[in-house]
Amino acid sequence: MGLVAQDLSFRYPGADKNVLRGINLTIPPGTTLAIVGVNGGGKTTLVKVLMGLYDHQGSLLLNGQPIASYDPATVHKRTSCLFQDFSKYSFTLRENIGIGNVGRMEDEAAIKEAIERGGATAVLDKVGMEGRETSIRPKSHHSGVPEQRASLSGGQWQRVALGRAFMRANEADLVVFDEPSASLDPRAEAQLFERIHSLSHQHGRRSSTIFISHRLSTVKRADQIAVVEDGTILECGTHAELMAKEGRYSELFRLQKAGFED
Ligand SMILES: Nc1ncnc2c1ncn2[C@@H]1O[C@H](COP(=O)(O)OP(=O)(O)OP(=O)(O)O)[C@@H](O)[C@H]1O
Repeated sequence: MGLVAQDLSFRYPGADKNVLRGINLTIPPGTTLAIVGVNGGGKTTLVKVLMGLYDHQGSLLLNGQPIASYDPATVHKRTSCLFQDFSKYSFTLRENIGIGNVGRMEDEAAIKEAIERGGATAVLDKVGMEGRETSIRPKSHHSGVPEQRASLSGGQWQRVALGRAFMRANEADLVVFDEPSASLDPRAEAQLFERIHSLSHQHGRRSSTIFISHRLSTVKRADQIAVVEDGTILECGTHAELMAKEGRYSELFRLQKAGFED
């Protein structure tokens, strides 16, 4: 899916100023865009606007057509996303993954593939496809024992949520990940970004991928990197272009790198 935003702005209902201002962005089909920047700069809001989840001012074209001309259900069907505040459903593992593409809930092979791509194979081994350890256990009628949170760790839940996003990623034209590796260990993070990059670069695929990350080592390979600050795009380009520019991105990149070298 190709996206073109021109002079896009957005204000949350009841807010006294715009959260996004003068956003200009072109995301050609089959490319990856990484969004980086300080907390509260507007990254999550921007991807939600680009996905058509919020009404906006300015122009937003999907495949050359104004987003408003599409049936919202069609846009929803053609996108797959994982946000920071993903849900931990009180379902089995099969359902937690399959809900990403309800039409394929019974497709064992598709669910297993999504589990693998989300890096949740160890979760499958632990709880099984029908395992309810992923769920919030109901209150015991007899003992009155309070509800118990399941035995999965934060990183394991994140892998389940990633699997859910991958359930539809093959069919989606736009895939969005908002800080997808926040709870992952370094090896899982590297594997995930390998998969994210290959989503848009598979032979013949025209899907676009947008991801938000605070770890700049994970964004180096993106086709474009946008630095979002105070509701605007401060800089946009490839890693090499932004490093050569010696602006905010290169400053942040060097800061993170120095942190590892100390
Ligand atoms: N639902 C909302 N209603 C009102 N204001 C909001 C809402 N969600 C976010 N904001 C405000 O919009 C601004 C941008 O938030 P956003 O979550 O887009 O930033 P971000 O760059 O993704 O931050 P982070 O890196 O911390 O995830 C912040 O000032 C935030 O307080």
